[in-house]
Amino acid sequence: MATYSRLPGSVALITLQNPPVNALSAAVRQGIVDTVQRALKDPKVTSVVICGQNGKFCGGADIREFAGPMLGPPLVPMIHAIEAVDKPVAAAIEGVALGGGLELALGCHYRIAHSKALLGLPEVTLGLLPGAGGSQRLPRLIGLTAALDLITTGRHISAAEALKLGILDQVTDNNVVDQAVEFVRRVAGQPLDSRRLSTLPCPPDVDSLLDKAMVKVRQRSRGALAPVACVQALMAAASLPYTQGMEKERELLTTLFNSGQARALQYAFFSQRVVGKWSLPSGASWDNSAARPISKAAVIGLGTMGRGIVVALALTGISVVAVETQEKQLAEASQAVPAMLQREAGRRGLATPPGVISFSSNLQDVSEVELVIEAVFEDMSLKLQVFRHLTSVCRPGTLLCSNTSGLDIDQLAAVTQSPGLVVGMHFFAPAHVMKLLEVVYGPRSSPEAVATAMQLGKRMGKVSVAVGNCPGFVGNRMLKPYLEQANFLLEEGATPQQVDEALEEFGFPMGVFRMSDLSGLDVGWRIRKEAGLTGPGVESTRTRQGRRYSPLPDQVCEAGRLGQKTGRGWYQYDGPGGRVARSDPWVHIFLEAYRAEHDLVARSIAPEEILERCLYALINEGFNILQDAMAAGPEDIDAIYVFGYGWPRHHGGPMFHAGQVGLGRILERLQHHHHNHPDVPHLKPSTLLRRLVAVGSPPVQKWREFINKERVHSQL
Ligand SMILES: CCCCCCC[C@H](O)CC(=O)SCCNC(=O)CCNC(=O)[C@H](O)C(C)(C)COP(=O)([O-])OP(=O)([O-])OC[C@H]1O[C@@H](n2cnc3c(N)ncnc32)[C@H](O)[C@@H]1OP(=O)([O-])[O-]
Ligand SMILES: NC(=O)c1ccc[n+]([C@@H]2O[C@H](COP(=O)([O-])OP(=O)(O)OC[C@H]3O[C@@H](n4cnc5c(N)ncnc54)[C@H](O)[C@@H]3O)[C@@H](O)[C@H]2O)c1
Repeated sequence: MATYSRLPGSVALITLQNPPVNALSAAVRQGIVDTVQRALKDPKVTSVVICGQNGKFCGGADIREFAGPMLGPPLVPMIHAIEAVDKPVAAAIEGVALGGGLELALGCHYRIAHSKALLGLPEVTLGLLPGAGGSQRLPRLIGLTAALDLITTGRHISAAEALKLGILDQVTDNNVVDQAVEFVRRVAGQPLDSRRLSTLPCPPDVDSLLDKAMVKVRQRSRGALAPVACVQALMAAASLPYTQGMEKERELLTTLFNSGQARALQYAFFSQRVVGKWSLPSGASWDNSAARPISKAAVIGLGTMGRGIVVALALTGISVVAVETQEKQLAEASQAVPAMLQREAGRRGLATPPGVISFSSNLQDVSEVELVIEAVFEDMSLKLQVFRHLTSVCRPGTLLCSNTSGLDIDQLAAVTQSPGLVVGMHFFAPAHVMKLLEVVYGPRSSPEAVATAMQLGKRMGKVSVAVGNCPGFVGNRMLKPYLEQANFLLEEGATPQQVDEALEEFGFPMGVFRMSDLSGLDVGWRIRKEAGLTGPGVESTRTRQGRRYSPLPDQVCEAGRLGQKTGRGWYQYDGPGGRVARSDPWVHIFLEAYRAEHDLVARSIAPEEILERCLYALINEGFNILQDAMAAGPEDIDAIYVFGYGWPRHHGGPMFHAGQVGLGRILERLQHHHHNHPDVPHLKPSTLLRRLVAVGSPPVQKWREFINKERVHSQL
């Protein structure tokens, strides 16, 4: 709703009230319509200020309402009515003015903001465009170039930047409502025509800026519809009168609304928030477990991961003891880490990085910290040695965390004095940039340890997801069948390019082989060697532990091709460290020789089969993970894949995608592929998937409840 009050003198104050972000629900829109009418009719009122309750102007349209029929007064005529008022109307912006919130402010004649406010049109991130006149009013106010940037990226900008761009009329450090009231009193009686943005001309697109932008956006968006529609809306603003521009805006918005992509992106928005409300099978959860404050931490091992973790902690204001035993690595890290920190702090607009880092080669130096993150090589015996050492050096009560990619957290906990204080904190490379953090709880991890790691992740700006302790946890466990299928497809006749192109066409920033070359092929090779999978073995080369196995990636590594770092892998590069992947005749000859050696007849494989085999195998493992209670719900898996594995956000995440494709279809295709490849257990449909199909394929939002019920009745 919205409340109305008349301040002493002649200013009407309209306050939006819909906690927590004053989203423009039907009740708020009705409240605005009614109160604006009241201000218009009140002869004693000469000007109006619109503000939001509890220090937040408005977070935009109420996204929850998008799922059902739109009720209440529509936004567009409501904003037009405000713009048409013949008394000055100012938006007093505190906290946020996002999406429809900023569009409401653009309909006001003046905009005054607090210096800490954030403004933006983030609709594109929800699969939409600013559909309440934002795509038509903003370019009229700040020009096409700046509007294009804000609308196609959806980025939030500071009040200072908004003032510079001309979106705001005034920025204040004081009470913004008081300032706005003073402002409108001052301008009362002045002509308003030039303040009505819809009546101003839009600058024409003289340099074909928008055509160029369209080409770029199409390349960058990898199948996402909204960025393209945003540019089309701006093209309409630049070339059509306002009314026709608005018609185009509505037409484009309707198309987007009806697309699966908007539903996927809105689901992704809510899943990001759902995972923050974590719960463990033990009943411990975000609202009944207290986190400890952390101000001093240590990182052990300053390789690729350790360096990024130190930077991420220091950016949060935590003092970090950074320990590395190799002299050369320590010397390199003590040069590289401060430079990384400075760069990242600059990128985030911080003059000086808040945290203090001290470097050491001595594990004894971590004795005073409250939390340790171990990031030494992925080697269980080494990690056990480090954990034994840590438990004897650290104060009782210190949280001991491991950045392992998939080793058993419980085994590490077992060698410490307080197993309850051991959790996994699985970062993703580069650790100071990537948004995902898997917080791995073992059977003995205490709720306090989980809560502390989850909160620390949040402080570092990560999307933290609590996951159970199983080999590979959630993300890497699902990656295994995906990679496996990609290798099998090569054996059967596909090329790395064909597999990568199919996945990139789907929306991944990089296909599986380009990604493997980037990460380094030796990472997986080392893990497979440790698991005893490589080499001659007792079974045939293409069978391990009774299942189909592809030695192709091992043989590529044996040929000294470790990916970008050696300039050769599944592709060739200009040299070691090269970035541009080019098809390599060596790989094609190698694949032909391999197929000949194993009597495999290459067949032509359609992109649809590539997608089904890779994605459905990954999705099937997701169902197994839910069945094993290693993830609390599908949202957790989807957030992991969107934020850590480049799953295209406009497909929501693997589990959401399964729902969109249709669970019956996924089941039928898995059965088909498993029938053709009975020696590939990952293609065998999971019991949970079968159960969901049997009960009529409920929507993804209902799975959590279904799984819990099935568990109670021991069906899973
Ligand atoms: C025919 C139709 C015509 C339509 C016309 C189109 C209009 C327009 O162009 C479209 C839009 O405005 S699209 C909208 C464009 N706007 C945006 O994209 C802004 C989206 N919001 C944000 O980016 C962040 O929430 C803030 C930065 C506002 C606050 O961040 P923070 O302080 O870290 O807090 P937090 O944890 O993030 O959120 C707290 C709680 O609020 C909830 N909630 C939040 N916004 C909501 C909304 N709009 N709605 C509903 N709920 C919303 C959130 O789910 C959470 O709920 P929970 O139950 O407690 O979990
Ligand atoms: N590289 C990735 O993409 C990635 C992603 C997520 C998790 N991880 C995990 O993070 C951990 C580290 O991986 P990385 O890629 O940073 O490895 P890395 O080889 O780059 O670095 C490991 C560092 O640990 C140091 N080290 C070894 N023993 C030590 C000890 N006893 N005390 C202090 N330092 C010691 C090494 O000298 C080396 O500098 C592994 O468990 C790995 O599985 C890696």
